[in-house]
Amino acid sequence: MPDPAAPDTVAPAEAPADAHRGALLDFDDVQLTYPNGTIALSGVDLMVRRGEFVTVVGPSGCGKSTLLRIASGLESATTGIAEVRTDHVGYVFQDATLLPWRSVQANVELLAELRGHGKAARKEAARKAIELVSLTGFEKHLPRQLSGGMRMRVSLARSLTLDPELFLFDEPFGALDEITREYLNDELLRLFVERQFAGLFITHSVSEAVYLSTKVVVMSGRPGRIVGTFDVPFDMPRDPEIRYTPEYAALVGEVSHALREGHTS
Ligand SMILES: Nc1ncnc2c1ncn2[C@@H]1O[C@H](COP(=O)(O)OP(=O)(O)OP(=O)(O)O)[C@@H](O)[C@H]1O
Repeated sequence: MPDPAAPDTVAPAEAPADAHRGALLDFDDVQLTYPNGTIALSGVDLMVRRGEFVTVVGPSGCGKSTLLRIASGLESATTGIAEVRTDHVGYVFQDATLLPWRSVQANVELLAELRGHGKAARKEAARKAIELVSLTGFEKHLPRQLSGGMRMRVSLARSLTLDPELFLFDEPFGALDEITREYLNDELLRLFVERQFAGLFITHSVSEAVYLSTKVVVMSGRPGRIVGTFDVPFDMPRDPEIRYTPEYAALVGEVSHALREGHTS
């Protein structure tokens, strides 16, 4: 029987097991050394849950792509634990990597085709994905007949056919002009709000990071380690006008400051 006179015990805010609950990507003290001796990452702890959109910013060569390569299974951590708790992983890279001889429809069907999905099922999945990225009507076009932004939307649609629970983005909009990039940021946010996947996004743009994310992670120069984590308090779906508010500018300033500090430390 508890002693009513005893002081209340203070429960820890979050028990360790709970802290990791729902994480689709869970990195614990991850370090990666390439075979030539380059230490790309050091002591990285990172978690992404369903419904979280985490963006990583950091100086060139700090190991951001390496982080995604581990998440996608292309590399293994040298030490530490890198867990991905879903088989439904989508990737979008800076280059749309479309097959030039295939139509939009055939490019979007490619991943489902490689997975052995039946013709009717992949046609329907492609139709839905093409609609989601607003490319209905362009199904018969070849990649060379599309703009850079449209090609990137085809690449997004191709990943969407597998209904990813964890979505990895390696600077997908880095090569696009500002207006197209902002437009695609809004498209991506719309998808995120609708699908509630776990997102891990890499960019060099602090403003893009703050606009897209529920959390921004700042990495130091190589070997990359996490030097700052910022929760983004703005509501989803995000109002594009938010970019012009003092709160947004203040957060962009804080993240930029951490980036500069991490670069020089
Ligand atoms: N296969 C490899 N073998 C050896 N070193 C590599 C390999 N891939 C990357 N590196 C090195 O590891 C470090 C991290 O590379 P990574 O591509 O992850 O950085 P990044 O932050 O994505 O760079 P950027 O922002 O310029 O794209 C760099 O110094 C890079 O030269």
